[in-house]
Amino acid sequence: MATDARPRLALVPGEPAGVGPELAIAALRHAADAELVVFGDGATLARAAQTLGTTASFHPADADRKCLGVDGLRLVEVPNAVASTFGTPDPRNARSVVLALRMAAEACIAGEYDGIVTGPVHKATINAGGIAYTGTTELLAAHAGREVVMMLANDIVRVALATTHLPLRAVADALTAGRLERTLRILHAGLRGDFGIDDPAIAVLGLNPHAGEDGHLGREEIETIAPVLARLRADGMRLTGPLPADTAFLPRKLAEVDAVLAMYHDQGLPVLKYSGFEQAVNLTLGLPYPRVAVDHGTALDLAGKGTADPSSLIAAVDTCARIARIRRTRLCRKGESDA
Ligand SMILES: NC(=O)C1=CN([C@@H]2O[C@H](COP(=O)(O)OP(=O)(O)OC[C@H]3O[C@@H](n4cnc5c(N)ncnc54)[C@H](O)[C@@H]3O)[C@@H](O)[C@H]2O)C=CC1
Ligand SMILES: NCC(=O)COP(=O)(O)O
Repeated sequence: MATDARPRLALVPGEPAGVGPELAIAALRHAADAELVVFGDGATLARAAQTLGTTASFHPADADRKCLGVDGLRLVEVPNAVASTFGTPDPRNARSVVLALRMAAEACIAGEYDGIVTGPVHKATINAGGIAYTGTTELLAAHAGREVVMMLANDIVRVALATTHLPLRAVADALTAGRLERTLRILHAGLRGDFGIDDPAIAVLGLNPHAGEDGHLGREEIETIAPVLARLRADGMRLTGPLPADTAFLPRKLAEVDAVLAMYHDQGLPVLKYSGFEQAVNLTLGLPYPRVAVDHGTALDLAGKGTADPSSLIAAVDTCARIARIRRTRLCRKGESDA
């Protein structure tokens, strides 16, 4: 990307029967500081546009950009197997949903795009379609061969997760010292690199009630979490914890930190979503390119009605564009200092 060019982002709407396609149309109409190219099924997007009382005519992504008018939406066609019905996901379309994500990831790694913005997918439908899938975070991590961290953020709080889409029964076993240390290092680097926080303060939650109550309510805090924090503090990281999760999100405590690391999905995300559902976004830290998603799901109850709120997808576009610019500036500076 040239230093003055707008970031070029791949926008993947997600499950065709959900609200993703209509939110993608709304995001394309938003004046973003980015060039957006949709990876998805053109017919679905055209029907989604109708639900918003508008039309969408797409140009192939490799068309001469100078020919595009303001309505010249750009598309990498990833056709669905069957026409989708809003509100009713069809497992036969699982392959194209996942293919669109993979193609966008491939294009980023090839340097053709500066980042990926994703709408919601329906995890159960992808699995019903015969594709083992726990989340796009995990899919992109495996594709890039990187360990990553999921972090959701709004103006009030940033919440990262030490484990993501795991049954609760498996969480304690997954919380090894190695995993926790790598998670904190990726989170720390992401806050520094993508958010410009030079010396981030991170609050780390315990796993058990009252952070284990000195070992009387569980020993993970004593045996795993505290030793990792001690090691990383010795490396200079500003970490508090392990903290009792029930009070760690009090506003005066949040004011002292840049992010909270929760041990599992539903320890951290309900607080984040309660504090501001509409503008929150979901980031994947640790990938070679920025990936930002909506914080919400497919909202099948609203799909095709044109009433779903596009704020999270618009915030995701803006966040991804901002991070793409930060990364580009860093690369340019590095190039200059290496020269
Ligand atoms: N980024 C992603 O791909 C995510 C995908 N999901 C998937 O979505 C599916 C459905 O998940 P649910 O738990 O039902 O959560 P959901 O977020 O789809 O719906 C929960 C509630 O929030 C409302 N809602 C969601 N998005 C909205 C929007 N943009 N505007 C207004 N209201 C909105 C819905 O109408 C519903 O009442 C699941 O398969 C889940 O795995 C869930 C979270 C994130
Ligand atoms: N709750 C967040 C979520 O499910 C989104 O995960 P992912 O599909 O972005 O990995």
